[in-house]
Amino acid sequence: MALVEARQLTKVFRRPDKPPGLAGALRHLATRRYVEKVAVDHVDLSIEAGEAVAYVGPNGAGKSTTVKLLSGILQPTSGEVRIGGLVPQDDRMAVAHRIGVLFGQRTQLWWDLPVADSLAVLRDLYGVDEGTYRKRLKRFDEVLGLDDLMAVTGRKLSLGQRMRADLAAALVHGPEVVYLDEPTIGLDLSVKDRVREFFRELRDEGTTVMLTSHDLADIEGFCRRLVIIDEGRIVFDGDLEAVKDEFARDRILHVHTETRVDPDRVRAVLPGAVVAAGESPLWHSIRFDRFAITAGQAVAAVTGIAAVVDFRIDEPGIEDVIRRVYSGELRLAAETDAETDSEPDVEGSGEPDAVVTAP
Ligand SMILES: Nc1ncnc2c1ncn2[C@@H]1O[C@H](COP(=O)(O)OP(=O)(O)OP(=O)(O)O)[C@@H](O)[C@H]1O
Repeated sequence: MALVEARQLTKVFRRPDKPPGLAGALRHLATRRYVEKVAVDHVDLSIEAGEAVAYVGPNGAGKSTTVKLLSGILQPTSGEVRIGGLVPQDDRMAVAHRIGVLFGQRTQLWWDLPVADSLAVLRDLYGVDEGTYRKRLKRFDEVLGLDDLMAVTGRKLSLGQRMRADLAAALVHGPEVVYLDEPTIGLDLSVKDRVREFFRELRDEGTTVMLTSHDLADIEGFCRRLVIIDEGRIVFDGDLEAVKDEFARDRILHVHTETRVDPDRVRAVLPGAVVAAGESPLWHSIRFDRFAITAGQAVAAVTGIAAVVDFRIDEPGIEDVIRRVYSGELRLAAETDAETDSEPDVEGSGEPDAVVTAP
């Protein structure tokens, strides 16, 4: 069994449908109407020990709600979660020792206590021995510059300082599973780099990490697996590099030549490339499939036609793929099949095959 297991996990929020104003409030008292929001919709998710998983989706997709369900903060409407075989909603204390949660938008530090006291309370709550605690604090200080913050009360921390202290609070008990929900929001670039390095160390030590972020730089180079949620449903679950290879194949060479270049001559030597005018008559942009044409071949092709003054190459990014999934341009193969094919998939193993297709 995987370390983190969600089966058909569903959360429906119900909120009062109150017309505005006093009259509306009175009418609501009489009629009591509610609107329902399915925030997480029959999510199946298995995370093996030691995996680093990126969990991304547009605003309101259901990411934070999933994290709250997986950590036992919220009760599911239906479906279930197991962490190491335990149900977090039922075995709160046992599971709390095994997981760490960081919400970038919310603090778990005590507002009126200095950071040192907040961390000490957590140390005692989790029963961390003094030697281990000191070692962890030293490490947090090395990566997060924690010492400077220890005497500052929660309410006086800037956003970036608060995030660093909150990270320490989430990890003080050495959890084996860590959920990081927007962990670099509001951090300046140098702190972001340090925090990302820290995450890589955690992963390399075997900690299981689920990372939610709108900043895809948090994800690239850190998570091998990408899960995309949209409107509460998982629309993609697979290997991040494989997605890039499949759907972010193009590179663009922007090239500045000494004399004008006839685009047809470039097309003739680079079959399949798309040649367009650049920012000035002496600049061209050449889009090519990086698996069919190497960057060297593309540059050499232009050099054979005119002297090259300058060039740069734009690499494909996961941003572009994710943007296309969000916009509906790319969809899960399984979804497409379901719409066009009513036959059950008799051979299907039930495992997501990590395929996205253009509709
Ligand atoms: N306590 C709540 N009561 C009612 N609706 C809620 C509650 N919490 C979340 N929702 C709704 O559930 C949906 C999913 O919210 P959630 O916070 O999980 O999204 P998210 O993917 O984390 O979004 P973001 O990227 O903006 O943080 C949203 O429509 C949100 O308004």
